[in-house]
Amino acid sequence: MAKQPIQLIPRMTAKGPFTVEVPGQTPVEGETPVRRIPKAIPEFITEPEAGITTVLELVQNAVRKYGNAKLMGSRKLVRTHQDKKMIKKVVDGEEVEVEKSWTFFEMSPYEYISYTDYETVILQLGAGLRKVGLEKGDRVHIFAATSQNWIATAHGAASQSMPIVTAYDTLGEEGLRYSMVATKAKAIFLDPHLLPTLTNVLAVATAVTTVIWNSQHQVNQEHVDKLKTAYPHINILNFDELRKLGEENPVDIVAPVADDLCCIMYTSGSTGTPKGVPITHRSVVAAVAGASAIVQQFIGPGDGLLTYLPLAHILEFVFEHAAIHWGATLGYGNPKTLSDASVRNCNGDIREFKPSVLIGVPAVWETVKKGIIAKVNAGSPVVRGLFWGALSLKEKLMASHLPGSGVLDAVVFKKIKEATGGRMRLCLSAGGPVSKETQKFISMAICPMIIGYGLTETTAMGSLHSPLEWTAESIGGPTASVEAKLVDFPDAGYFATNKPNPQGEIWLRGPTVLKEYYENAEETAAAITADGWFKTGDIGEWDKNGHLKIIDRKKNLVKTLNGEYIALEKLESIYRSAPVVANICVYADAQQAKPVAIIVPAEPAVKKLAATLGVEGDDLSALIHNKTVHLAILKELQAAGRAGGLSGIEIIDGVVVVDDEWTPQNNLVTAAQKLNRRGILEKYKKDVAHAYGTA
Ligand SMILES: Nc1ncnc2c1ncn2[C@@H]1O[C@H](COP(=O)(O)OP(=O)(O)OP(=O)(O)O)[C@@H](O)[C@H]1O
Repeated sequence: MAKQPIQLIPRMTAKGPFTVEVPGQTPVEGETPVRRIPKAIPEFITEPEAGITTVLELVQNAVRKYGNAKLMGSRKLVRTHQDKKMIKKVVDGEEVEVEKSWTFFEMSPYEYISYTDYETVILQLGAGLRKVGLEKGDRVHIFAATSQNWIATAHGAASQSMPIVTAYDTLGEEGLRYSMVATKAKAIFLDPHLLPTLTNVLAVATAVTTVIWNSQHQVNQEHVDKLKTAYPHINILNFDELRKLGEENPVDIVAPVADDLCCIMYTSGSTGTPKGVPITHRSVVAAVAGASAIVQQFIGPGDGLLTYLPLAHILEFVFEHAAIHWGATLGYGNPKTLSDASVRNCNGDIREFKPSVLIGVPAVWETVKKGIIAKVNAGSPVVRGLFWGALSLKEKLMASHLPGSGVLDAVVFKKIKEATGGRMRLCLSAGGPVSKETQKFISMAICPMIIGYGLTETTAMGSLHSPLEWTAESIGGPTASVEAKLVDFPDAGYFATNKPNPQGEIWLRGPTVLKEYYENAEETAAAITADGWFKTGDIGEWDKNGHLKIIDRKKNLVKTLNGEYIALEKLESIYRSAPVVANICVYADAQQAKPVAIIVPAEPAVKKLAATLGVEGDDLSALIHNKTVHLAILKELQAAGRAGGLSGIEIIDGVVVVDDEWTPQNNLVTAAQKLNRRGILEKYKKDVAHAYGTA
């Protein structure tokens, strides 16, 4: 398929409606008619290309088509640099000096592997797994950060019909134990620094016979020895040794079929204990097919896709498979080394790899946006004026379909585009709600940002914008392998009959949708209907273009004191636009009339705010404890809420400004950067009571 250029100007050029009612339906009370995109009528598109029914076939088809082209590249760690500095911190109201150290990474340039050589590697890995005693159907656990060896291990396993089980590398011992015992994995591939976490778990995960550590990283030999001593019967080797074993002991491929299990993946756990989702080969290829029908015409050989989100999350897993199918080049990066800020003597991954397509979860885009704003604001008043003037002019030109935005791109936005490598053509935000302002900002300043929506249970399918249908008002139409309807949620007043737009819980059905949870009959019964509909728990609306729009999640609707519902995620996406916010969790106590916000502050914005208030000092921790600054932060948030159209009961009553960052490591966000609401609330319980004035 010839690659179409993407219009670099974000704008809806295609004419809606983009979805249609599936013909021949009998109306059901309390539900909207079922809708699909026209391409999915009369049949869903289930194969990305005729004959591709499994992940292995997808990879081998790409190898035949793209042969010696670069498939993927990685960087090696050359050395780390440590910087130490004394900083002031307020602990229990007292100012103390503490030592803080920063680590900077020095990375090598990217080294690439071709499609053809990759196939050789994965077949050898598959043979290696056979040599260490695994058979068709045996499960291979993957407990590691995203890397080339992660996906190669998954494909090696697929070449012998062995399903993988994924676990986030940020998972602690308890989470790992749970998934390893439940799935009875026989082998585990992991990053070497996680060996100590594994060692204790092996006492109960007794099915494990082989441990493979990722040789892209340094190992601590003591960790290996400890494991060997504790479990002499377990075979421990590294990725390279496994590949070599396979090279020396080749075996035939044992090809999986479409309905075989490809993977057991756990939901990210933002709303409770993660649930296991069995994903078949059919679902993965149908997901690639569904997304390809919308965006493949724009992405292909020559495109570079930076890959750094966790592969244990369905979004990244499907995205990487799609990229392989499209003949693109994957550049593996790490959240720690993406930007130039945390590396030494080299470029960050973005500027080194120069991606043309970038996918991120909303938290990533917020950081990118705030980084750009901080840089612009640090410039002279002329630079600032030019930037903001150009941004609003570009929006106006686009809205009225007038030419001229190309000049603005060439003159004003060039530097910003260069900071992302200068090749960017398309951004995708998915995995959670991104604010309209951020979507527009990135779309104007860098390149069009489209939105994807999906869940682990639906193999990341749900909806996806075509770049031709760009808008900041919706999340696009269903992809070509899924259909959607909205079902009444009377408690909160969402009805299919609502005017002007029908509203309700989004239900999805199609070949990418799970049939059942892994060994969890109760959750299965609650979430999946007899005729195959999956109840997403997300509240949506059909807009006039036939696009979906997410209004909230059922689990994040809170009924407050006066009986009205507050939609936490909607509020967060609006308050997040306040410059002082780096991250935010809105909390609404059912015993109170209004919500409060807990925020991680954006340092440059807080400093700027303090300066305008005449508050002296350079230490963030001291500034956020200053009463004047605190009050100004609250006011800024309330103003953002009003500007975003929130009603009186949605305007926050208080704010908790915290000192810590929220990371998957401290368990305040999940590995997919979603808020762990319970964890956050537990940690800041006292401060929240204070913000409500009930302490
Ligand atoms: N573009 C989007 N806009 C708004 N919300 C989105 C978008 N994409 C995904 N989501 C949210 O993410 C959810 C799916 O997330 P995922 O499958 O990663 O599990 P989780 O919800 O994080 O985990 P758990 O179910 O364990 O809490 C969707 O139900 C939806 O609420």
